Amino acid sequence: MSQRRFTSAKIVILGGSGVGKTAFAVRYITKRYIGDYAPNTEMLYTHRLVGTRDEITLEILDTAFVMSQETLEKHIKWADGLILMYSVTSRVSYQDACKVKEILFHLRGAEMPVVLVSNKHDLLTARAVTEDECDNLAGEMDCPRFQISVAEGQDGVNEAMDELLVLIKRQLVKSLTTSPEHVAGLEKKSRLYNMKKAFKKRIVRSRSDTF
Ligand SMILES: Nc1nc2c(ncn2[C@@H]2O[C@H](COP(=O)(O)OP(=O)(O)OP(=O)(O)O)[C@@H](O)[C@H]2O)c(=O)[nH]1
Repeated sequence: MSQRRFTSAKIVILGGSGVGKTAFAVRYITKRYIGDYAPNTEMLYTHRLVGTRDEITLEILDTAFVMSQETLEKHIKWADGLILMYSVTSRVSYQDACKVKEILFHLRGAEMPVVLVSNKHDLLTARAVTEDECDNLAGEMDCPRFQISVAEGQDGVNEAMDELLVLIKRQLVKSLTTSPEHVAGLEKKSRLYNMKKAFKKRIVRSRSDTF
């Protein structure tokens, strides 16, 4: 995200097999839930968010579950932010999310904007992952977590994406304010300020010398 204003963001949706990655992306973009999606396919969507003042172009990559380690790492490096998803009905998918967390830390450290999404909460009778486990994983990644049902509603999907966009924007501001150009600019400004101050002092002193 090499930009000075928040005008675009690259988002990757990662998670185990059948957790609802495609359903999530399609629901967010079209506000619809179809229920039947082509399994294990990778798809890049472009979506424009038009606000009252700004327009943000989102590139949303819905990943396939089966991919090489190399591809996974490429996706993580490409992303400005990640939706890490598992299904509350699948223990394996929770373990997959834990594995992705390790790779994520290794490649991008703790700075990467991430939200953890636990999906399929309409199927709680078949629950295989506890709420504590969800909290633990989110705590380890120091990221917000959402327990949603893509099938049942739009709100959880929107809230997770909105939160991710807030984190991405925060990261952009942080990287701009700590960039070498910004720091050099601040130093230049403060040098100028000190010079001005010294100059003013000298004028005042020379005036008081006269009278
Ligand atoms: N009950 C329920 N089913 C869901 C929910 N979200 C997705 N599904 C279903 O789960 C199945 C898999 O959904 P997908 O969106 O294809 O999952 P995916 O993670 O993209 O799958 P792969 O890319 O093949 O790994 C589909 O039959 C969806 O209809 C949900 O919130 N509740």
